[in-house]
Amino acid sequence: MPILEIDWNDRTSIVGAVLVAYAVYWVFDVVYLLCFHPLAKFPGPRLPVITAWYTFYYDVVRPGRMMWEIEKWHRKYGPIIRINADEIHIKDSHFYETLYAPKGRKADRWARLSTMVGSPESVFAASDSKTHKERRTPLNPFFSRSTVSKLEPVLQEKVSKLATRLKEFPDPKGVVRLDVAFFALTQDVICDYSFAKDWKHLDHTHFNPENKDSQTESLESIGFIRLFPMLPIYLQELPRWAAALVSPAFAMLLDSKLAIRKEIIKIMEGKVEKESKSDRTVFDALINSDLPPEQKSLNRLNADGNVLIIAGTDTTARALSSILFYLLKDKEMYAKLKAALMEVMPDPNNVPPWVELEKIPYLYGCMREGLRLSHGLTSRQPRVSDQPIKYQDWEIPPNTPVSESAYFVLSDPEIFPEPEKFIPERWMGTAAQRSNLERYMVSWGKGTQQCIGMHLATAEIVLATAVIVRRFEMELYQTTLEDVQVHHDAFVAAVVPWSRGIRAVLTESV
Ligand code: HEM
Repeated sequence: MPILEIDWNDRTSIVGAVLVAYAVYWVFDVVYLLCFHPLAKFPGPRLPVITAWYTFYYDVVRPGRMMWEIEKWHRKYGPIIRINADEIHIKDSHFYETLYAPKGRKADRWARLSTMVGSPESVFAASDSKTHKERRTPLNPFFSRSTVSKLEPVLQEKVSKLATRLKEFPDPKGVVRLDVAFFALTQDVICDYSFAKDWKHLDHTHFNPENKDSQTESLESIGFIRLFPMLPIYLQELPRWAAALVSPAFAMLLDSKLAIRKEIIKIMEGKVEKESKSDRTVFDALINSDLPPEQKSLNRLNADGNVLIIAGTDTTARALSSILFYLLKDKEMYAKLKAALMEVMPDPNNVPPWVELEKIPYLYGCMREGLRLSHGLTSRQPRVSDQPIKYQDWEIPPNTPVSESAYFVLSDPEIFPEPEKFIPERWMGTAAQRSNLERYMVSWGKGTQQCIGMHLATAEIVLATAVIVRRFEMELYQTTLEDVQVHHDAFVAAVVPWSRGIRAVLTESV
């Protein structure tokens, strides 16, 4: 007698048969995932392996909290764990470099997640190493240390504008949102450098908080996007009114992508009215170079433009805001940095080049601690290798996405004792001690996909910190640790949702 007899004329019978077939498939799938899958032997919780709903809960329902679940699992299961059906996560600071900057094997981005940034033709979205190299090589010269030094006049002009604007800040109580002010600075800098265009966020009455908040808000959906990585690509095709229905922040982000496209078209058509002190911008040099035409298509350049503007803004602004927060929280530190700056900047309007400022040991320590504690990108960045990866006694099969979250390295108490504390002095030891710490300073990532903007970001951080601390006295205004500490992962580090920003009252200026 057949186990299941289907009456094809009876809808209930057909539905029943489909459900039974699905249940049988599910049971087989679970058995496969737990017992026969190439990752079956790896330790870790079993529920997230058999159902994506677990991840959905910690990525979407409790947005961005997955990183803390991963931390909890590591405490229970050890340094190497399977975090879902496909991915391995490692928590071992000494292995970070081997994973991300290996010798003799590939460490490609995982193609499934590379579309997450919504610009599939960008350098950030290039998964295989050949495509990545093709896209990255022409950009490299614009972000070297020496090129960033040539950009000094642009950086000095923007930082000086920030100081002037702070001095005349219109809020009657003198309360300024430093996070917004720094966001305006870093976005104006990268737009100038990219297109010789002044987007004038620094000229905005309150530094344009809507601009910052729209980017922050749109990144909050990243947990959902991690589960459906093609979504941003489809959503971008929506008309503006429909995008605004999805989310006003998302619509603003689309506006900014459109504005970037318009700038690139103007450069392509030779119709740029230069508003910059720099004589060479990223995009006019790329367009006028002898790159193959497919590298210079509007869509390709637009994709890199989007990534440069988004990647170059929030991370750097967050590092700056963190530095100011920790310095203002501890008045002695603020005074110590000011005293060091007085020596090299007796005239506050005569600002030395950033490479000179970076040599001030205490300022260097503040910059490193700000970068470390602001945590830049919190999203795990899986790498895929065509060969097995050896870790302790484990052999991870080829083509498995493996990640190590930079957050755990940057807060490893064995490397950075009392990791939650801002201690500039930890970067002021002997050359050997410093170089040991630098090895674990993974804020920029490691390997061929390491942050291209690290020298630019360093220059902005050093210059802006020096000018603000030298010229101003201020008090924190209703701002506490929860306004800076990482609360969840929104691709970039995100603070508590009820934060009202990093606010300060300006009390004195020179
Ligand atoms: C404090 C500031 C910054 C931090 C912490 C930071 C962090 C990072 C990290 C960790 C990566 C590597 C991601 C991976 O491993 O897959 C990265 C890549 C990247 N960053 Fe940054 N970044 C910062 C500033 C900037 C700036 C100012 C720019 C602007 C030029 C920029 C542009 C990029 C680009 C284009 C990539 C992709 C590089 C590639 O795929 O080859 N970043 N960033």
